[in-house]
Amino acid sequence: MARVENGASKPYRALSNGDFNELLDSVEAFLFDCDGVIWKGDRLIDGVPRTLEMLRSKGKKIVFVTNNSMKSRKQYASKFRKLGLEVSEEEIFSSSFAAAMYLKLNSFPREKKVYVIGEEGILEELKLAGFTCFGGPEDSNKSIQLKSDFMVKHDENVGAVVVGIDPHINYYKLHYGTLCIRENPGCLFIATNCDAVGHMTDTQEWPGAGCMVGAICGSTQKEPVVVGKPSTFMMDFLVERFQIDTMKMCMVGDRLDTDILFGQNAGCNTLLVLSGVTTLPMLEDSLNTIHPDYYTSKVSDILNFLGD
Ligand SMILES: O=C(CO)[C@H](O)[C@H](O)COP(=O)(O)O
Repeated sequence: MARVENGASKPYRALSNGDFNELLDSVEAFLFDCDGVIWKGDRLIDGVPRTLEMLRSKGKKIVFVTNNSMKSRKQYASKFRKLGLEVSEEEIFSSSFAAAMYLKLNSFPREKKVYVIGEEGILEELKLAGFTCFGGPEDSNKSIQLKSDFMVKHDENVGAVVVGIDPHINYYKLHYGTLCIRENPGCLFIATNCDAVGHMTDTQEWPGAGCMVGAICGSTQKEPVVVGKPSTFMMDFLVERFQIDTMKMCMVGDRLDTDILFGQNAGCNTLLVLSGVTTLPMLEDSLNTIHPDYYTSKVSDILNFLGD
């Protein structure tokens, strides 16, 4: 397919045999997004195991970078195993892990607590990092009553509210998080990510963490610190862990404003796959300014370039 020029922004093109072989020569690590790239919910996308195997056989480092905060790194490793892929915790960088690392790097006081709007993955990472946290699934059945003798008392020791995707979001959680941010002096507001939608199952796209984060922005009139893609916060861990120059990395993702931007912000090569939330018309839309270096329909397309 011909090279496409789009306004003043970067040119991009459909990945060709030559492009892929150039990438193979210059890239030491392939960074894969998960939802919409590796899997959709609990279903692997066609050809993923063979593709990863091929890249490993060529000596490439494989890393997974996901904005989905529902699981911890340990829980993701077990999901990979269940799907027949041998992946270690060290190869997984999730936004749940990033939230815990953000607090750790910023010396969040151990005597303070963290309130979580999100799933178990965030709580597990926070506990692993030594923080006291609560909320999440345990607040999923709580409700409020809008009447004069009812009020929710919040813990004044909460020094951070972490918001991630929460399929069991409710008014109680929104109220509690809002109280902490508005009334506890200096309370941090951390978002695992702000994705609009995602392939959390193979049936359809679902509202992403951006929906929960947006609700708290609305009630607090504050903007969060975002630790997931496109912020390069996780990249610093990756670089330190693997000691690979970002120019020798290729970020493979299905979302322009998270995956591709993350790769570009860090100086990586970027490959957009159309197996997730971005369609070709969306990529080619004249209003879209985020362009990957290359695009292809799904990760296993690269097997064709090896005559596999
Ligand atoms: O909002 C989301 C979950 O919080 C996402 O849209 C999504 O699931 C992110 O996952 P990935 O980075 O693996 O595509």
